[in-house]
Amino acid sequence: MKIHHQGSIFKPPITSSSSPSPLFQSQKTHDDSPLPLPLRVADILLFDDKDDDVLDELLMMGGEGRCRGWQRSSSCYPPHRIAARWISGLRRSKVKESNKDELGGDGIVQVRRSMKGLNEQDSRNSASEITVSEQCNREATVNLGVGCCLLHLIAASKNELDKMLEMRMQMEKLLENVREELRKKDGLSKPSNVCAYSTTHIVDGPDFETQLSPQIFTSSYVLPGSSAITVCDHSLRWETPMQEECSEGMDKLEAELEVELERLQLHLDTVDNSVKCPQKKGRWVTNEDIATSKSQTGSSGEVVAFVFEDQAAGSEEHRGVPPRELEQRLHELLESRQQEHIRELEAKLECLEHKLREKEMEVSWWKDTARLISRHLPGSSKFSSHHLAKLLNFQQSNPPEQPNIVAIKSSQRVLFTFCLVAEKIYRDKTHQRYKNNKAMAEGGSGSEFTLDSIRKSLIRQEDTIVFCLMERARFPMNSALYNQSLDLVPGFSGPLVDFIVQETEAVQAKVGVVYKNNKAMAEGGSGSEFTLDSIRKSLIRQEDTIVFCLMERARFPMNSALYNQSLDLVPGFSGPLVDFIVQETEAVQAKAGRYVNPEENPFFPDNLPPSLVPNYNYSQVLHPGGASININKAIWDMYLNQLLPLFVVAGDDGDYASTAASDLSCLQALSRRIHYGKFVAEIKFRDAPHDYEPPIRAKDADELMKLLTDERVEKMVKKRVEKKAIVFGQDVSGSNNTDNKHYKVDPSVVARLYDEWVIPLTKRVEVEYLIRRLN
Ligand SMILES: C=C(O[C@@H]1C=C(C(=O)O)C=C[C@H]1O)C(=O)O
Repeated sequence: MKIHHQGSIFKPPITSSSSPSPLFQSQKTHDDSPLPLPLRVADILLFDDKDDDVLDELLMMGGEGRCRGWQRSSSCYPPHRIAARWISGLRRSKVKESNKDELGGDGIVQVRRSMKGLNEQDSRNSASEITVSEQCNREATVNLGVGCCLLHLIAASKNELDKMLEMRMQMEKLLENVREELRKKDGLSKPSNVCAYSTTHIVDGPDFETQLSPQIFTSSYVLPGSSAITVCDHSLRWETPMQEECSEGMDKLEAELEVELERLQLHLDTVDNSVKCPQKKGRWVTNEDIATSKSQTGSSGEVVAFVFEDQAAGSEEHRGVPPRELEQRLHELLESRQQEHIRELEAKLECLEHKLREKEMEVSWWKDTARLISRHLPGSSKFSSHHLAKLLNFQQSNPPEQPNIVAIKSSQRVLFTFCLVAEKIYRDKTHQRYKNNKAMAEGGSGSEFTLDSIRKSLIRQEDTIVFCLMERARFPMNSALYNQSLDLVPGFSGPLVDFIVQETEAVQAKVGVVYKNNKAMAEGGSGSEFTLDSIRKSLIRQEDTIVFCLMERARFPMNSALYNQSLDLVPGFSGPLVDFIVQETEAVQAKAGRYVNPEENPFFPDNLPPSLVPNYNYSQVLHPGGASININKAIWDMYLNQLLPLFVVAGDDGDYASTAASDLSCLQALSRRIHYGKFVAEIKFRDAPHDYEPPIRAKDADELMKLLTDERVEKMVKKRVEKKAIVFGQDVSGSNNTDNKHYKVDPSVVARLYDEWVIPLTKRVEVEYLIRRLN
């Protein structure tokens, strides 16, 4: 058996105690004290004689450094020391024997010397009895094997003992730390900053296993200055000499930590186990972390604790989180979640509001449609209600939908219902206003069929009759108009007046009303006295017509549908109803020769039928170049869009034909007056052609405007028409009471009409006429 010197594994023994062997350098305990490796059989076998002292030293140190229970004495050597001595002796004897074989020396002496290594005292007494033989050598070899086995067992036991010693040292250190912690807690009354599910270290054979076991361990601690988590095990109390003190402290600390853990667990359950506090730095400790910190294996990475770390970087001190701070953190967490929830709800609300606005617009559209239908179709009020009810039923017949959609639909229904009510209120109010308006115009309620109301209506008709007579008085008898034998209209047998009345009534019949306005068809300028003064007299007379026409129109409410572009109320006619009435009336009047009169200008000159009556010999005073000037479009726009809203009440009474006829009277009166500017301009030009010719040639409209303007006359005109509105418009009663300040048309509106539109438009006609005067 050859023993090799395994220098590559075991370095030569140390020569100085201050210089530890590499073996000692390889391992250190936590307190930096060298922790030698367990003594191995190979180490012992490798020792030479000369290493005896070193071996002794090694064994001594091992005993002192790791096994305090072992005392060195001559009578009580440790087993491994005896084995080492014995093996060393055997080895020396073998070497001597081999030397003797080679050199021829005495083998007895060699054996004796070898036995000296085992027991020097006994070897001297028995030396003479021992016989050297081959058999003895074999026995020694067997003994050597047995000894090796024995040494191996000893070495294994030694390792186990070393481990136990190491554990004991760690536990002592742990208990020391726990005591320190308890002292700190007593002083500061702060809970631990480690909230942990407990881990269990179960001693199972030579190795420790780390497992989750809340039943046994309920507390974990982070050692100061270390990230490792060490577990305090009640089952190890027997190892500490201060077990009672430790038990009390542990119980107290454990109770406190349990309370804190329960509180934290409660909050965590309330919030969410998966939510981590974003504001505070912390980390979830897994048993992998624990295993890593303890240099142990077999971890599963399961989360066992959440450790709040101090905000201060590098802070090594881990103290308990104050309850207030813990509550604050949880409060912040809850608050952030609530704010997030509020934001979600706000977004949903905004979406709903947007949808609601859309539905409101839809409802508004339906409301307008229903209102128009209710006004313009027979039985309309029933229709609107029925139609909307049908709509509501349609809404209700929809299949069940999601709650938010149902809410929108129900709000729609509420809005529809509201629209129905609003529509009714609106109609009632309009009707009441119309009745009031009629009462104001007629001096009575009008709608009541009583003697009083009929008398009031008769009083109103007095105005019309008086005005009509005044209008008729402008013309001479004109007997031919009534002559039975003069068939003035080809194809029509009868007086001309019959033809005109029939045709006009036919137009009115088309729109369902009787033509009531007996206004003279045409004024028919006499032309006999064509002077500026006579022209101005005509203008003054026309003021009466205009004021009276406005008062007639004021009897009706606005009747907006009459002017609605999109309501094609007459089958086969595209456009507002007022257009139809005016066009048809002008056509009849054209047949009667109205527009042969140079004073008259149609609003719809296109496609007018020719005059069917013999041409009246109107004096042709106008210059042909300016005779065809027609600004009725501007007059139409001014009347409908600006003037009308100033003196009629809002509302709709459905009497569109009468209203349209009244409008036509106003429009024709205004058009006549304004286009009278042609005559005014002609006479002014004739009176002072030298003044007008230069600006006319220069087409200097501004200069012409200056020349023709007479501000004094304009002022008188405005003052006069206001007075006429006061006189004509007031209610005339039998008494002398003049307190009644109700006018059929606001006098200021009439003055404004002249100031803003009639006079300026008249002068515009004058300028345009003059511009063309020299053509
Ligand atoms: C019509 C005339 O011409 C101009 C227009 C007026 C009018 O429209 O009332 C009044 C005076 C003049 O500025 C006129 O002189 O009479």
